[in-house]
Amino acid sequence: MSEPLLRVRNLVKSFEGRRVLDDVSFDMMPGEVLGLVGESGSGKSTTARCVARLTEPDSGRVELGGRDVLAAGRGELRSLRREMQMVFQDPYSSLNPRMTVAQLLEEPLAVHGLEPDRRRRRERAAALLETVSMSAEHLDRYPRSFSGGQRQRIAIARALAVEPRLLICDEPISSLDVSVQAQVLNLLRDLRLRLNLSILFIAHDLAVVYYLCDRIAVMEQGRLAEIGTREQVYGAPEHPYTRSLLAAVPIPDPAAERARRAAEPQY
Ligand SMILES: Nc1ncnc2c1ncn2[C@@H]1O[C@H](COP(=O)(O)OP(=O)(O)OP(=O)(O)O)[C@@H](O)[C@H]1O
Repeated sequence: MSEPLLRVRNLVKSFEGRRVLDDVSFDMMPGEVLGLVGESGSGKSTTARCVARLTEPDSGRVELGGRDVLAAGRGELRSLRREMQMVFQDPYSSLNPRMTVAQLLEEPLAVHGLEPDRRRRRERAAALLETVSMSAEHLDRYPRSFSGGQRQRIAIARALAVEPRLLICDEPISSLDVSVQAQVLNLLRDLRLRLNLSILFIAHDLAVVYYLCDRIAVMEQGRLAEIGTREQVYGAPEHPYTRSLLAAVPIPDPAAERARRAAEPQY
């Protein structure tokens, strides 16, 4: 049995005296996709931001590949950030509008010293675009000329530039048109298999999480109410809160839907 890639222990965070994370612990294995679901304000984004240390938790521990993220100094944190990249909800604000696609994709390679040669950097940028099913012809265009779905592909390509082991996706399809949500979701599913990526995937939409994730963690008011395989959580949710969340969504798998209905309390 291999070691977890990510180990999160007892995360606590308060804002203005109000506790928004209360003893959050979970592991992620290499190549695993973990869905983090829960109502708005339950602490999903704060959990993700603490893992990436974009927000400092009050206490707790985060280890990536056995390295202590919260104790890391500048240099160490930079190297850890190379291994975990974030993709945010809004591809309209996450890409610098003054940079071309080539610049957006080459910058992380330069910052992390991965490709000193300019020409080779451009070749890698072109290859990254192809990885997200976009043509290298787009390299010299600016973000404004792309649709939301294309922008999110560019943001994903940028995150992949440094060859991370963990991708933290905070509602990456929520701001997109329904018609392109499935394309971006399929892309993530495809990338995870091709690159053996671990993905921490935050979403409201439980059907989406069911489609993409191996395991599911359910947050309620800053705590992890439940965590298990998607079959466990959808088929036989243990926690009343999970049952109430699931009651509201159709599940695109008849067997899981039957199991869920059978597990519902009878009145
Ligand atoms: N920087 C901050 N300052 C003050 N309060 C904050 C800050 N960031 C988050 N919060 C509060 O912490 C709580 C948890 O927020 P968080 O964004 O983690 O929830 P979420 O589950 O991701 O919600 P959503 O699905 O709406 O994004 C919320 O009540 C939010 O208002």
